[in-house]
Amino acid sequence: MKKKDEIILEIADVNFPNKAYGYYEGEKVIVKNAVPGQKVQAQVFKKRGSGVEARLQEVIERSPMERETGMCSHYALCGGCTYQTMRHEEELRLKERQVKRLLENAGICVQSWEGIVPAPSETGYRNKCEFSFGDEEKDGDLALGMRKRMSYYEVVTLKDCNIVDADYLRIIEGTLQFFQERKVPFYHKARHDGSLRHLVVRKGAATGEILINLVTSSEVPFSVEEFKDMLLGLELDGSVCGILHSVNDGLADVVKSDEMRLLYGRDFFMEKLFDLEFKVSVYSFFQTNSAGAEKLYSIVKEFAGDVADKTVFDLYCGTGTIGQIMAEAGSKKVIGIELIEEAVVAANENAKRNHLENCTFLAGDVLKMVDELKERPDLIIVDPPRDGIHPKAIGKIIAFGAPEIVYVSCKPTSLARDLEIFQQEGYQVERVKLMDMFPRTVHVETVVLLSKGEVDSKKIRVEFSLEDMDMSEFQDGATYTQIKDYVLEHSGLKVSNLYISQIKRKCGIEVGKNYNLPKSEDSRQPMCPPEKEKAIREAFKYFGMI
Ligand SMILES: C[S@@+](CC[C@H](N)C(=O)[O-])C[C@H]1O[C@@H](n2cnc3c(N)ncnc32)[C@H](O)[C@@H]1O
Repeated sequence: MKKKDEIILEIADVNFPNKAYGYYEGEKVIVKNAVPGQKVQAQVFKKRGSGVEARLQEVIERSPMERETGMCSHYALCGGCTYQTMRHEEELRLKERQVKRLLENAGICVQSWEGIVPAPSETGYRNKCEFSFGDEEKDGDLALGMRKRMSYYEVVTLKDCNIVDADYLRIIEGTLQFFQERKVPFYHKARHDGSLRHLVVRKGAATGEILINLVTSSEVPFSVEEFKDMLLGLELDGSVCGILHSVNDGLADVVKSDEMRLLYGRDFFMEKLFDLEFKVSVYSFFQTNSAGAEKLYSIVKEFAGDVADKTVFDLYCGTGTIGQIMAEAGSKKVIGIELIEEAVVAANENAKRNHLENCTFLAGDVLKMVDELKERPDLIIVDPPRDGIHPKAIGKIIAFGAPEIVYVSCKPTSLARDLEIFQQEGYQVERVKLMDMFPRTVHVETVVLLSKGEVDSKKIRVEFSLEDMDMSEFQDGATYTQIKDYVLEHSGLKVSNLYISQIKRKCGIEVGKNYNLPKSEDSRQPMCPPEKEKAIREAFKYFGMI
């Protein structure tokens, strides 16, 4: 097999998140966006020591795992829902298998696997969508929706997306017509010109309140007042509670704002979960499937057990949802920490609104803020962002010695990496339950209950030479697995322990005296290539090792 070869193969399975694979002439080939059981034609585009990757060209035979009906009309093009064609029960089985495999491969010893909870609804479940402006096709009409698969500029205008409700589609239609009539260009990422970047729509599932945020560059060749009036004139099931215009001239393709103007109403919407009310401000995190969030938080409640009279830390708390649910369940005290200041302001307001006086939410980085906490927690709940918990923060969390920790994760790969450390440091992985928060996409939430098991030293006898080990793993910085994951995620490169130890030595980081050195003087070792060295150094920087 060589680059550009067109091959036909059967897909065996999918590793998280979207690494479908099969075998061709005995070699493993990764074909993104394929479904197990499909026979596909694919073109090889990457062939390295680490494996072969091929681009899906055509599905020759459908899979028994696929559904006959219920797909949206965009599924072949849209980069949004990778598992769009899969029957729901198969999707659930697949997600469970993926997480199980990841944890097993990381050596995580799970006492009780408790399956996967389906989302209350497979469709129309999103309460937030970030739509992109772009080209329908190269130099084609202005489009507004999701990016096409494997494409940087081309966007599929959503007409019948089935994970949002009809109001989102009406807002897309009205917005697109408004800008097409005025011939307003989208912001071109490579040329750094043009205006329209994103349209963010959030809608409270329980309240029907809609918050709309238009993100443009500072080039604004249209009247924002007219835009606002157009939105207010749309016939919607919900009601628009706020319209914002944000300006972002940054190079990164992310929704953020250098400057934000309120065009109408307010800069937040209200949502209800159980019988609690939440104010969600424009840039605050809130679970994007409200009905699913209730299911997710029910698992957290179940794993937390009886919290009466317990002090609970809610780390990475967003607008304070989990902490307030714990407070309502009778916790003596709840302390939440969250990086985004406006989310913390909302969390404290939410607690007041819900008459919960024993909650305090603090703004700052968990890594630093935990040093300030004087209380001893009986229970710690962590719900970190996709990259997981910073390794140094894990050390500090463990140092509290809480008998139980509930870990809520939106990315199984970072979860597996972090659990390795909790397990090494004496926590047992008691219970694992999955929640299918985002049907039809590759994503899945995992809730884990960790408990502080007592390690009986008499039962453990390990023989090893300290000189053959890299003990720095157990001191500061990150483990080899964490560095490998980081490098793979941020540069797409696979690096070996050997390369990492070589760069550690170059950077003057302690490595076991003989660790990964050649066993004799005349034996040769491969040397880390410059691009991998650069990527490894970046990981060292991220983990604060250099
Ligand atoms: C997955 S969300 C969970 C939020 C909340 N628990 C919920 O269920 O709505 C992760 C949150 O962590 C916050 N965050 C990210 N990095 C952080 C850090 N280093 N310290 C504190 N919070 C952080 C994000 O802003 C986000 O609100």
